[in-house]
Amino acid sequence: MTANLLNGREIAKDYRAGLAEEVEKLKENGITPNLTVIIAGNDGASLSYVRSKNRAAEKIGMTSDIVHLDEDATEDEVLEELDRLNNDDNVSGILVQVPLPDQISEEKVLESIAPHKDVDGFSPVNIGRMYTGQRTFIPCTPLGIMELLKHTGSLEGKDIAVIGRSHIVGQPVAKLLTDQNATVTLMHSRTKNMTDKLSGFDVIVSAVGSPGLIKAEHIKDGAIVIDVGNTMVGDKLVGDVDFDAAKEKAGWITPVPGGVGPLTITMVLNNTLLAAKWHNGVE
Ligand SMILES: Nc1nc2c(c(=O)[nH]1)N[C@@H](CN(C=O)c1ccc(C(=O)N[C@@H](CCC(=O)O)C(=O)O)cc1)CN2
Repeated sequence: MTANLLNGREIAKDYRAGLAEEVEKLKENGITPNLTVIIAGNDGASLSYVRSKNRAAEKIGMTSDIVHLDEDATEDEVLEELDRLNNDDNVSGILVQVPLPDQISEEKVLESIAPHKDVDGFSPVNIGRMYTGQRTFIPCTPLGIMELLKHTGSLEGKDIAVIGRSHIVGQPVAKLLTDQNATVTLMHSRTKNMTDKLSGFDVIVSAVGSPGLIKAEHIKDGAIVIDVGNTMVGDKLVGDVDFDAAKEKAGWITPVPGGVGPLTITMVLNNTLLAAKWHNGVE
């Protein structure tokens, strides 16, 4: 069996076309969504993600700005920028690219983003809103994974292994999958005999960053495999899954690159559009 490919680039392209139409309608009513991204430092991968978000926003008709601070920027500088952006009515959505340099507390920064502009959904207020089922911004990678999974059919009753317990991916995606009536097992670095257990699951979502972690023998015939890993090995970007072998066993599989990543950026745009609508009482 060769798996069906969940082509993130294609799915993202269709989704962004829908967003572009909605942006157009908002602009006809005098509302232009703006995404502003703060980045501190010069990490190559982070800069590239930030530029991708900026370009993607402009491509669908939004405006977008990057606030680029030095590697040795202080926490106060970041907080001052956030205060300015929180109070700027032209800014719909703000996100702070993580990781931040060591001298800056991520916790302090994330709790200083105005919740109604926090399009990453990382602030404690929005995390709380998500867990209590209130209207909020859902973190972009989990939301992107859910969009990909829509293409595979219903998740009701499925047994799902989520590997990785980060606040950005593992924990929120476990919550969203549970909301779809799946039975979710959250695995992590202290899970005993983890890969041996995986063959019992209908869906595997791996967000570890450990190339080659998941091999074909760990995958149940026909299972859905979502690879959130993004690790550079030499000059190649690879996921957690041994893709070439796994695709002969799985029913559906995401590639890396071109799987979850493009959906993450798409969901930043989705959330920025929502922010612009909500600020203007459109929905
Ligand atoms: N504030 C945030 N910081 C970070 C987030 C986030 O959601 N918000 N997530 C990651 C990085 N990230 C977005 O910021 C991100 C990672 C990867 C991709 C992506 O499209 N990857 C491509 C490959 C890109 C390449 O070729 O280099 C793919 O998988 O196809 C997008 C966004 C941590 N920080």
